[in-house]
Amino acid sequence: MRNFLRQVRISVSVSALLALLLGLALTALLFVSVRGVESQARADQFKREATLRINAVSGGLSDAIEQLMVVNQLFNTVGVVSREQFHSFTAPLLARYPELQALSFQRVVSDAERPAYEARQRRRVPDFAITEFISERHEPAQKRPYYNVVEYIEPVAGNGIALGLDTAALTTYGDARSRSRRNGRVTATGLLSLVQYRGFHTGFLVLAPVYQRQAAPDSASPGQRAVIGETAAVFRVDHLIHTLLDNARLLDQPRMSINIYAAGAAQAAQLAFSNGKAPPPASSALLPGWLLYDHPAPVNALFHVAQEPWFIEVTGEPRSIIASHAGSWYALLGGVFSSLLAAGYVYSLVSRRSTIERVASERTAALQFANLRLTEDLALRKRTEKALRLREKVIEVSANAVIICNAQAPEYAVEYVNPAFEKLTGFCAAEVIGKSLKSLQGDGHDQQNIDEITAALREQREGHAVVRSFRKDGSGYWNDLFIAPVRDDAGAISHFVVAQYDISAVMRFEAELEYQANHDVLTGLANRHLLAERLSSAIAQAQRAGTELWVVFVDLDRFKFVNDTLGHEAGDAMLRVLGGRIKGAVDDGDTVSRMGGDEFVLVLPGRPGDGDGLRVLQRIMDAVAEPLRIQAHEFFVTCSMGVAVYPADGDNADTLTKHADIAMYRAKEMGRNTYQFYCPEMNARTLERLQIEADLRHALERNELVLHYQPQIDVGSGAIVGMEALLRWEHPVLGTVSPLRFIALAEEMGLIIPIGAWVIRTACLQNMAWQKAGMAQLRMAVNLSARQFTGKDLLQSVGDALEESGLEARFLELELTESMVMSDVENTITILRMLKQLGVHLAIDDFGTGYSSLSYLSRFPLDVLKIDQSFVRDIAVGADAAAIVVSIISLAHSLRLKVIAEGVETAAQLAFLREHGCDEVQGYFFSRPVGALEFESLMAHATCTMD
Ligand SMILES: Nc1nc2c(ncn2[C@@H]2O[C@H](COP(=O)(O)O[C@H]3[C@@H](O)[C@H](n4cnc5c(=O)[nH]c(N)nc54)O[C@@H]3COP(=O)(O)O)[C@@H](O)[C@H]2O)c(=O)[nH]1
Repeated sequence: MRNFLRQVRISVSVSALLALLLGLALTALLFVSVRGVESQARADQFKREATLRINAVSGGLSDAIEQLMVVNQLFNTVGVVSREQFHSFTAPLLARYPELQALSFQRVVSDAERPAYEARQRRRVPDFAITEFISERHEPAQKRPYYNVVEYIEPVAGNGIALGLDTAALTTYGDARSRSRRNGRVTATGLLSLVQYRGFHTGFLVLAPVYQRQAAPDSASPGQRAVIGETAAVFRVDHLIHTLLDNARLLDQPRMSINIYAAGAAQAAQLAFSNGKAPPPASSALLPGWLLYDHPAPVNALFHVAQEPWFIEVTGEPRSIIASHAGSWYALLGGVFSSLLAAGYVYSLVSRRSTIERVASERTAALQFANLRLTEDLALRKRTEKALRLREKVIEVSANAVIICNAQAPEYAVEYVNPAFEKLTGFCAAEVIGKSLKSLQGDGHDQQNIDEITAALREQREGHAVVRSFRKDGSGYWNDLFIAPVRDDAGAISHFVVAQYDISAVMRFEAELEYQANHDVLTGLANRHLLAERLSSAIAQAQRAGTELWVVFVDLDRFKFVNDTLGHEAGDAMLRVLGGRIKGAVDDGDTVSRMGGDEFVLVLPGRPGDGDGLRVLQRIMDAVAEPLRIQAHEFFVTCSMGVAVYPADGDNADTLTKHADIAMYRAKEMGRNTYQFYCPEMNARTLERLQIEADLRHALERNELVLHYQPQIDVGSGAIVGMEALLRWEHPVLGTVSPLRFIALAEEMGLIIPIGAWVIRTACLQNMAWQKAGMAQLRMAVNLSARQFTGKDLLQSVGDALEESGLEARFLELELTESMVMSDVENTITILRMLKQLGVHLAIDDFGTGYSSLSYLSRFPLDVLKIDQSFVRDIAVGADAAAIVVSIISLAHSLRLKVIAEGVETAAQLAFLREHGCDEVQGYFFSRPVGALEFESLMAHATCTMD
């Protein structure tokens, strides 16, 4: 609106301005036109006035010269004119033309006639003589052939000085005399200084020849006729012209200047008359002259005075246009005033129009606005309708069931159900519309949460509940039910909208999550979390009841073997089966949980005495010991159990579990497949284990690790051909600690990598030292642990050890277990090949205890198979073991592998092995593993008896 008003104001101002400019332009045009007319009128007037003056001057001069002609006519008619006659004739003429200075007769006198002539004239004029002016003085004329003597001159007063003057001597006559005589006409001289006024006044003479009468036939040309003299009229030129103009009253014009030249052009030297001031410069510093002054063009004219050209210039004085152009000024002022009036009128007119337009446009805008509002209202209504339709459609296509029922209690009759409801429940709309809302929930089912919905309906408010609902076919689903009142336009609750969400899947998922959070995924038994809950609850209950509570820690024996040999899948299968068996062995109300690995913790609450509890333990052992078939292999697994009793062995879950664990270890130490009840002494052993853990970290840096060496003997020659390096820990408190007690621990703690590297390096250095010392060149076997074998540093540490020691690689043999090489065959092949490229020997240790695929075995780049000492031990007592040993020897040889039997303790064992082609033997029968010095001594006295 503000813009609009501003535009209106601008258009009004522009219109008024245009009107003003147009008016001013017309005014200027009018002003210029009027001024042009005025200027022209003034120019015309000036021209007229100038012409008047020119005519007055030229006419006056002609009249004056006419007088000379009259006098001349006298002489030419009368012939001899006496002085008196001349006087009387010229007197009236001079009276009538006072502007005539003088009229004279000049006679031609020859020098011969001079004396007579002068004498004759003295008779009438006593001092008469022919004279001339010499140096401003009147002197007798010098002798010349002819003289032109002023004989008569009238009026004498003022002019008498000229009587007798020889005008022939005057140069000022110029050639006027000769021209006059030649053409016989009145001829004027140029301007000359009049002697009468001693040169103070300028004048001119007009000469007319006087001819000898009798000798002058009229037919003769003037030049041929005899001249006796001239009549002359003397004019004081300024006086003459002034008189002419004054008489005509033409000198009262002060703004006009008149310059008359006795020549054909404006020559300053011939200025005969001048009147009036010269015009001022018609310009100003700021404005051009034409704008300020009216400057009439000078009027010039050329006229003849007695045959001589005269020039007259009449110049008008520039007049200020303010003075000279009243009309144009009136026109200008009037025009400006009119323009202003017109502009004002236009302004008011346009303003009015603008106001009208503004009002009109405001009203139009208001109308448009109203129209817009109307359009918007319509659009809004359309949008609302569209939105309603959209919502209807949304409800129609909604994946969630929607019911609309009226708010009339107690029926709350259903008025609408959407297709999702039909799909969810199996009821079609026609089956439920008009029915009570309650009927949709069915009867006879557990509806404890429905009370919230019933209350919401009763109290006419929103409600929400998760209820169990039932389909038409009777199947149930979890229903997340929302109910909300719907108000009509008057604000009264007319309906309820019920939204149903089938959250069965969510409920299942939640149940699943809860299950997973509390159960072991592999076995389905309770996990640590649920165990903690159950145990705490059982302790609290036992505390309240004052009863005992058993916590049993179960660990499977030889599970690691199965897991390592058959792989994790087989291990998992075993755990699942055994977990189920344990679960089946306990009573309802007992808790069986899996802690991870092959460890299970049981909570047996309310056991009144040893009897019942011990029976449960036995049932568990029996169940676990049942033969187990996995991947076509039959296993016989046992378990070791530790029992902690509440409240005697602890009053909280952690203590009881820990003590049960300690007791389980004790059972293991007792030879496995048994159970042990916790007793406080067991803590000491556990503490020792913890101590070992702590000290092991520093064993290497404290140089507490040493290698013992056990010789390997060639069965054929009885010579020591190799040795096995076996690790020992010289513990400062515990003494020599067996690797059986700390290797597994070192694996768990990750210390096996640096410890293993140390073993390889030390073994290589020792072997090389011995070789350098001159001992026989022997093969040094070194045990690798599983973690060491798969570790990325193995090749490096082997290579470094060989390089550092300088030992040839063929004198180093690396022992791997079956389980190590079989767990990941392809990776094993890669590692073995790289080791083989170094040149070392590779042996499979403890062969026969695990599961080896022959096809894989043939792919491994091996050198040696070591028969496990358990088979060697039983050679003499069990046919199976002997058969196994024979098979292994045969197998190894078929694979072109050397066979070493370890754990040989008796001659019988040696004999058996020799009989069946075993290549090398190792065992207490020959030597226990011994320190380096002892081994040197052993070598020095080596005389092995093979019998
Ligand atoms: N990863 C590593 N493992 C090692 C290392 N040093 C040893 N070990 C392994 O520890 C296990 C126990 O070894 P150890 O207590 O040294 O027992 C060895 C021999 O002393 C023992 N042996 C030898 N001869 C006899 C015998 O006639 N009777 C009998 N009862 N025992 C005997 O056998 C063990 C040798 O076993 P093996 O390696 O299978 O040849 C053991 O598994 C070692 O491997 C090490 O540095 N790293």
